[in-house]
Amino acid sequence: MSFITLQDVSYKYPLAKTFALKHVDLSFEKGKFYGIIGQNGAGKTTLCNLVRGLVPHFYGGSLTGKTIIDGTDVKKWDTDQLATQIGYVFQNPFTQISGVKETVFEEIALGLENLGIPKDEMIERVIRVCKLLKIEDLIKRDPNALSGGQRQRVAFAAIIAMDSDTLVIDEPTSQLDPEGTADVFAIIQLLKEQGKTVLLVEHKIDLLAEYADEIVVLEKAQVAFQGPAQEVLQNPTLLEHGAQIPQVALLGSKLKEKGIGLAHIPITQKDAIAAIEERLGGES
Ligand SMILES: Nc1ncnc2c1ncn2[C@@H]1O[C@H](COP(=O)(O)OP(=O)(O)OP(=O)(O)O)[C@@H](O)[C@H]1O
Repeated sequence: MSFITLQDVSYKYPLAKTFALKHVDLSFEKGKFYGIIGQNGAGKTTLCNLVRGLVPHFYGGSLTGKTIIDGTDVKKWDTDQLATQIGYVFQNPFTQISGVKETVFEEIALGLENLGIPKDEMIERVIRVCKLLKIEDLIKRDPNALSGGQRQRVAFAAIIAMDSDTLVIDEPTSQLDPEGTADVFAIIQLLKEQGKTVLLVEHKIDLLAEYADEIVVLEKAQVAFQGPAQEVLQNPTLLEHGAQIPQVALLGSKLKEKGIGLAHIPITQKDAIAAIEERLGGES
């Protein structure tokens, strides 16, 4: 059943001449992992802002159409209340860190304090997420003196500690090295296994292909493609719409063009190896 539904949604930021979202119809189901992709300025962050209630409550602007979150129109949601339902990891961790707390522990506990979580439970939750995100060694550090990658992990920890059912995550790996990126995807997979709904904006298409159930492609404020990851990410015409496809899918469609196609176009490395082995096995 759809948890978040957008029906003919159009949105313009205040004073903007062009739409940031235009006639968007989308539906997000509980427990699924959605990858949101598209070229710069396509509207991905705006979509996240809408689902988190920052559009229209914080940004203002003109919003038309219907955005229903858990049965209630976004215009009627109180943003604090929505924040407990939907956790938001921002694109820029410098925006997310409050700047008012002196230790990482306090920074992660801040949201829990606001929720009125009892102290013992709060301490237990903070320690648990610090272990999960491998930031125990940062717990006493000043969050304002951390590197971009460290701040990103702290921002992530603060949101996971809130234990919301839905997480909206905007390019969480942009400040991270490959090891940190792999850690973040492992955490997102864990959240998915816990039944959380995840909306992830991410440019690292090969990783999205491995983890996402569904893909939404935005182009110039509109939805260009949407559907199961396997279906959407094997489509080479995505490239003409400013989105990427996985390297192995590109290889698969080139082989198909040359008449030496695989049984299906793979989107992950594992899938590609299996399809190539099957093809070679069939020839011998
Ligand atoms: N606060 C704002 N005020 C006015 N216009 C904005 C604001 N934020 C974004 N926009 C405009 O809205 C459109 C969509 O921007 P958005 O940030 O949602 O795109 P995006 O797909 O997330 O891009 P990127 O990949 O670069 O982060 C762009 O034309 C952008 O210039």
